Amino acid sequence: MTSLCRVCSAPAAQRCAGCQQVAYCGRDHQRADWKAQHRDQCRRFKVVRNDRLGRHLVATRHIKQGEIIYRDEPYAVGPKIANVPLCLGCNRNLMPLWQQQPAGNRVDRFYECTRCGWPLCGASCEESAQHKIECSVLAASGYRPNIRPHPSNPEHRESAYCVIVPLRVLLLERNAPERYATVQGFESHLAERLASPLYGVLRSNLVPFVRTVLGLQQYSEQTVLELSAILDTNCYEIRLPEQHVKVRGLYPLGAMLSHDCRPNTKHYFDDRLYMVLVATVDIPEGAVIHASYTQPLLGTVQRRLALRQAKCFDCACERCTDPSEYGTHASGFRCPNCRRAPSFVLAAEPTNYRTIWRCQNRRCSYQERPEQYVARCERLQQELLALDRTDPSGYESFLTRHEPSLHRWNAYILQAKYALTQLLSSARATNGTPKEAPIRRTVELCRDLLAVADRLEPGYGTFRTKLLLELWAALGTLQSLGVLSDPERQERCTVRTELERIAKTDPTVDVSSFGG
Ligand SMILES: C[S@@+](CC[C@H](N)C(=O)[O-])C[C@H]1O[C@@H](n2cnc3c(N)ncnc32)[C@H](O)[C@@H]1O
Repeated sequence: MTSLCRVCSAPAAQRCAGCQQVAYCGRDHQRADWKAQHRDQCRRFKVVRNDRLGRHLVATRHIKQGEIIYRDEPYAVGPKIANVPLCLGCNRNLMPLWQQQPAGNRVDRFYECTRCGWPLCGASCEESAQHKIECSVLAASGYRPNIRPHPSNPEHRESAYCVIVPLRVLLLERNAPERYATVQGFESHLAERLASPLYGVLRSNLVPFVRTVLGLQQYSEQTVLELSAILDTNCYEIRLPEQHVKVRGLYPLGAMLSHDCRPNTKHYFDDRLYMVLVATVDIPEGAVIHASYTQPLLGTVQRRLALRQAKCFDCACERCTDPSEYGTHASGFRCPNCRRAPSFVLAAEPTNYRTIWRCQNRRCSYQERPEQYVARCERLQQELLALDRTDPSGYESFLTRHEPSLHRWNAYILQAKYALTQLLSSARATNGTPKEAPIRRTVELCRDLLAVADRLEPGYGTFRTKLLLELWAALGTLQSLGVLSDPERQERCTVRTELERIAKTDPTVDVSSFGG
């Protein structure tokens, strides 16, 4: 079929080289359209649909590692279903701000909006665009939330916040009807979610809150619950620890992004809370562009259960279908019968929750039933959770106890190793003159974990970047102690070069400390 020029509808022989999605009769019309609109619309991807993923993004041209794929403006940002007290104007958690006040000046309430009474961080946030829209509805309801500081429990969550993001989306119907209509088309998995206890609670709390307390009778119970389910299926967590922000956001392109346990993108949130999607590896034309909705350091059973529970699907990606998970054996353990020639026990059918776990040595008959495997995982999980999170020695003894019977890259071993790098790094920051041995241990752990990250989240992935930063800092400390060897100096240069490359399109990587 002949393409038509997007500007004058004449036959068009020339396509936009960026997205290959629009055609022009010549350079003049292409230039004019670029200035008028295409600059903002030119995309490296398109939204398509298939039976396995539903709607998802596919690259319409080769996308280079580190390239920004899109910046997505949020449709709504705000608290989770239950949230610690936060400012409805700027999204910042209020407890840290409250604690920053001198003890004698602290009152037992947060600043409250003079119109609606909901807590804010100060008078200026009453005028924030985000809060102004909802404020009149909240004020007119006459409902005043009783949200106070909990000094003895700063993590105390308030369930009154469950109404805020749904309200912000419902108000789009008045203020941005095309956005509201788009949200109505998002995946919800409502039927499945309705069977969960959470939706029972939302039916008896959120629905009357919206319809009766806020007086928004035009929205039926079904509409409110569907909206909640849309939010649960599509929202991203926005974490900006330095600004004390931990909220959720609904993004129109984010809502089209599929999951893969070995993602080819990462995202961060800019200062306007736009979601910026970055390619962590080269993505060839025609390939699916995906993110990870879960954690890399979980075994297949735990990742798949988390995805089923939170996002209502059974992942069948390459990592999930590969019993060895790209050779990491993250879900496996050593066969107790094969002591002389070690062999691993892996899932016979990794995407079947009821799979048998079998020794890979054909001459060995060892196997475990799914419930035995789950019990084994639960014991390890409980043991990890019980460790003192300030004491590296507990994690070291966990590793000594379990590494021989698991695998050095088993998920629980990896979690302990990563926790250990974090502990050793904070100890380095607080304990005066650093000692060489724990720093060398950090370097060793980072190298080991980086080899895992190369397989599970390769390229410029978030986990790998954190490890590179950790390794860079640890090697820097060895340098300041005067004990850095020549190969380590070379390694530090390589790490620095890679981090500088990553930082070009990822402002969350702080290269300001890269002087030395
Ligand atoms: C953020 S939405 C993505 C867009 C969605 N596919 C749609 O058509 O609206 C998340 C939902 O997409 C589906 N999905 C995403 N990744 C998937 C995957 N790897 N396998 C199966 N379903 C997936 C699931 O239904 C999930 O709850």
